[in-house]
Amino acid sequence: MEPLPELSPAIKLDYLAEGGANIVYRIILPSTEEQALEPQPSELPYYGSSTPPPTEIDDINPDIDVDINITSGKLLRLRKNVRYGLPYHDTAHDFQTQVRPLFDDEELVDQIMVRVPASVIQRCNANLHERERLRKRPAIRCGVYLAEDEPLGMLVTDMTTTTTATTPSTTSVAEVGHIVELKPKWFIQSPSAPSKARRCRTCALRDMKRADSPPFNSRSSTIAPVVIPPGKAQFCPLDLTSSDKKDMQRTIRQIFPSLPPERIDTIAGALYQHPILQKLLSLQRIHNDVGLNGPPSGSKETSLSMTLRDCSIFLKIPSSTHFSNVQARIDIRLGDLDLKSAANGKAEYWLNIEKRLIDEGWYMGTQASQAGTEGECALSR
Ligand SMILES: O=P(O)(O)O[C@@H]1[C@@H](OP(=O)(O)O)[C@H](OP(=O)(O)O)[C@H](O)[C@H](OP(=O)(O)O)[C@H]1OP(=O)(O)O
Ligand SMILES: Nc1ncnc2c1ncn2[C@@H]1O[C@H](COP(=O)(O)OP(=O)(O)OP(=O)(O)O)[C@@H](O)[C@H]1O
Repeated sequence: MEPLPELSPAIKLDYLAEGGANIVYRIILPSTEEQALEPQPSELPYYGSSTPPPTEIDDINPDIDVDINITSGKLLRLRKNVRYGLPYHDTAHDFQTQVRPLFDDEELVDQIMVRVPASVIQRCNANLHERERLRKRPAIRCGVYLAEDEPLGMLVTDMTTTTTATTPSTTSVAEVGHIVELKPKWFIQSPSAPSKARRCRTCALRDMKRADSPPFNSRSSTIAPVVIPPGKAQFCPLDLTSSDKKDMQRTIRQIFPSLPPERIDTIAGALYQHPILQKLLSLQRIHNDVGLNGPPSGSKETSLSMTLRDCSIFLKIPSSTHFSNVQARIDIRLGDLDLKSAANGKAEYWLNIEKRLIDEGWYMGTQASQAGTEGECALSR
């Protein structure tokens, strides 16, 4: 096996966004530095609460000697120190052996492993503390930092608005447009849900989590309209694979309520019956060892099934001023397909969720708080 490329300790990074388990950074090459410091014309509100605007990491030597052929058009994804996290070495192995074979190259956000000097991680962590002090980190992500014992990082296809085409001598902005990201979640009902369920797995769990969380549980017996936390849009995944285009349009409007109608149409038109959604649907059908019907808890098959139900779909939309047929040029890829680990209590957590959804009536929509969400799920219409 070839040795992995190593990033320079002097690499300059720019915090872009984070999820529960990873943080994603822009890589600033000397010639792109000026441009990268400017907020890009992305649809930032669409990222939700976990994606504040880019901010520079200070105090880094700009003497960059990273291989720009490797980092060009890529973001750097680094692992957080979280309970369910696996070392990237295992994540990369699982991805290559179990996830990648399921997809074609153009369907996926690519992943390349690189070595990351410990000093880079330490600097990023210092910057995260500083961001917290300045309230520039999403509140729900505070207190968790990068794993300092993780020697690897992941270069992932940059799906953000501006792709920089970089050659050793020149840098140019190749394309400016918009990025849209959404989590499609469960396209099919859980195999252990009651047969007459009025909520799919995603809608049932959303109702349950909402009632569990403080702002909602105090009024769980009312049918008052519910306030949706940013980034947790209320939509039914079954509508994303519906044969009725109107379902797709309504769903995209629900996910991105502040978008102008023409952009809703563009996104809905691009996604409607898109082969990637159909592929994900059929993969979820094949890998359906979930709910109470899964194999023994902790099996790799359940991990794959759950991974296919928690990935993200990215749409990179070119600017309409540059291209006449925008829809045809939208790049749609799946990301965040790291194989989940069922270890450290996760398998039990999944089982427990399913038991609660069944036993407490969330699938049937019989909880008092669910009166307010009737009609949201395709199964309740
Ligand atoms: O439990 P779910 O279905 O709500 O999904 C969790 C996600 O919540 P969301 O659907 O985005 O509200 C959750 O997303 P957030 O961190 O809440 O943005 C994670 O993706 C979590 O997976 P992991 O523990 O990081 O491996 C996800 O957990 P699992 O897919 O492992 O159950
Ligand atoms: N390839 C990409 N191009 C553009 N933005 C990206 C890319 N990958 C991730 N991001 C941004 O970074 C955020 C966090 O990344 P990622 O999904 O890898 O985190 P995570 O911790 O694995 O998420 P989760 O909470 O779902 O487990 C994403 O929500 C997205 O906004």
